Amino acid sequence: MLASVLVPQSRRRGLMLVMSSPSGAGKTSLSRRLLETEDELSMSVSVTTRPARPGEIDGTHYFFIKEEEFDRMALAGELLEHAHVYGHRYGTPRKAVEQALSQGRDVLFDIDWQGAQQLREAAADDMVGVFILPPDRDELARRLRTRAQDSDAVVAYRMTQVSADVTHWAEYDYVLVNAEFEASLWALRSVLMAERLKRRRQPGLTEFVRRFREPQA
Ligand SMILES: Nc1nc2c(ncn2[C@@H]2O[C@H](COP(=O)(O)OP(=O)(O)O)[C@@H](O)[C@H]2O)c(=O)[nH]1
Ligand SMILES: Nc1ncnc2c1ncn2[C@@H]1O[C@H](COP(=O)(O)OP(=O)(O)O)[C@@H](O)[C@H]1O
Repeated sequence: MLASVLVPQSRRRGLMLVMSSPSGAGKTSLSRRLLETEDELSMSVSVTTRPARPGEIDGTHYFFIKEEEFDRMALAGELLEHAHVYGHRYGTPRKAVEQALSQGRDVLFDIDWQGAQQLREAAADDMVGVFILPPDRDELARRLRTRAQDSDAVVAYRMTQVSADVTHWAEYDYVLVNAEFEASLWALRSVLMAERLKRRRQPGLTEFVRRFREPQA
């Protein structure tokens, strides 16, 4: 379906769709649903030193690694960005992302504002940032509690970080309030489509419009 609205081209470079939010605003749920319908979009799977939550699969949701392995990867330049978030370390493996982008696939990131800043510094042209806000503080606390995957202490700690987290909204290209899940999903799909249609992301345009020249007598 995507191919029918983009000009035919062999050199499309993928974009990096980066989502950040306070913990519990809905990034994980939104990315899972987005990936179900976007077949030219892959998720960047991060490495983390945080323990796996119930139901999280190593290699699918995160690569769960030890501190020493994290240090090794960071030192060896194997991470595109990395940061301390809520007491643990998180990072984006470089290779998978670079491979996808060069094959013309878009990559979705669920990373915090520190990671988004680093990606912006490294590859501003390829990055599209979306900041997701919860409707209000109480609803955020409710979501964190009903997700029921973190201890009360972890939920309480994450709630202390909300006011600092939200100050970063202005560093993103788009900001949306995730009140109605389906509406947010629709908004994200629209952002992705609009960004794909950008002139500079369609390098085949010059060649394509040449086809419309008057035929030579
Ligand atoms: N900088 C950076 N942040 C990450 C990465 N992976 C996850 N995060 C962020 O770390 C924070 C905590 O993630 P997680 O423990 O899965 O909790 P959740 O986002 O509330 O489900 C979130 O803000 C994520 O966006 C990464 O590779 N790099
Ligand atoms: N629009 C929404 N309305 C109500 N609940 C939501 C909405 N979006 C997400 N949730 C719920 O909120 C909780 C936290 O969402 P999650 O995707 O894990 O957030 P994040 O990845 O940003 O920490 C989950 O239980 C999820 O089902």
